[in-house]
Amino acid sequence: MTTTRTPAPTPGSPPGSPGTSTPAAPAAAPRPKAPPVVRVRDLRKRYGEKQAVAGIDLDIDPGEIVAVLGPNGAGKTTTVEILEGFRARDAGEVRVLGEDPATAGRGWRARLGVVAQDSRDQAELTVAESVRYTARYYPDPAEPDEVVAAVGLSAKAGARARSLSGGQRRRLDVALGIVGRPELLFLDEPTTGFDPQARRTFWDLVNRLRDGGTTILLTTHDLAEAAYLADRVAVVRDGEVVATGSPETLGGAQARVPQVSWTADGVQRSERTPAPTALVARLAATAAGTDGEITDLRVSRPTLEDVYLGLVGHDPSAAHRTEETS
Ligand SMILES: Nc1ncnc2c1ncn2[C@@H]1O[C@H](COP(=O)(O)OP(=O)(O)OP(=O)(O)O)[C@@H](O)[C@H]1O
Repeated sequence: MTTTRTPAPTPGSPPGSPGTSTPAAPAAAPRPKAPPVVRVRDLRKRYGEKQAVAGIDLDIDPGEIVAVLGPNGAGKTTTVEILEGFRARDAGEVRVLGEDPATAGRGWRARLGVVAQDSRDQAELTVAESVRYTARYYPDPAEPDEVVAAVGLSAKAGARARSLSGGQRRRLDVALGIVGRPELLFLDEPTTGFDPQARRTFWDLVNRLRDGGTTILLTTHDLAEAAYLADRVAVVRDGEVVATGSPETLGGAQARVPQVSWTADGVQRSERTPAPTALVARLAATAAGTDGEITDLRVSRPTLEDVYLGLVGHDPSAAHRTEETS
């Protein structure tokens, strides 16, 4: 990440020329916003007849975790590979760490970390050897043993990569992706095959990387992962970004209306309402004549998964059929 240093004032030399009155200090100018780490405008890529990427716009600010979500074939991998400099684009403007990936050199590449879907470890090397070997490609790598510990593989440091379980191999992939201390880290479905505990440990690691200033572009089909990690999500469908926002606000208020469900006269009912408390009070008043309980009462807000499914064309009413109260 680019850090801007402001020259320290020279001791004993206040502002203003000697012998002149010192002008009043100007009001502090607003700090200029740091340029985005990733800037994409109208990105396009076609494979034969297939328009895989059809005009994507995306900005990622320094220190952000942005999750790119979308169904299979939406164009996520193609987009990420263009940002990584591994694939040529047909059209559009792309800046990654201030450079065009199509022409950027080795120095630029050393500032990126890539955890791709396909494992790239050296099967015959041990975990520790593999991380040490990869570290040599970077000008300012992290301490390899610390990286092995950070991904929870210390106990396997002497094991050959080919002997690791699927989840352990994935952790090794992550170790190889971060050992160069990247400014921008691409994580492509990083926790596929992780058990729940390993997944949570990995999320903690990603949060620590973000706290250390690493900017992260995450692609995942795991909506819980996106909700937990991402500052912002971008939903891609048919090669275009159809929505961006925080996991809490994506889709806008309309997509976030709470749902009250209950059972009355043996029939399951539900209603979406922006005022669930009032509805529950109404139901409680009705139930007061019986035993006072509202059977199977549940108040829920749409999850990120519900909102996502609505955005990519799945009919949410199939899952949450709304009925009017009688
Ligand atoms: N090398 C290629 N040659 C031809 N078509 C391709 C190629 N790579 C991808 N495609 C097509 O482009 C479209 C976008 O693919 P892409 O891999 O970018 O999607 P994705 O969103 O990453 O999907 P997934 O979630 O399955 O990884 C798909 O229809 C895919 O079949």
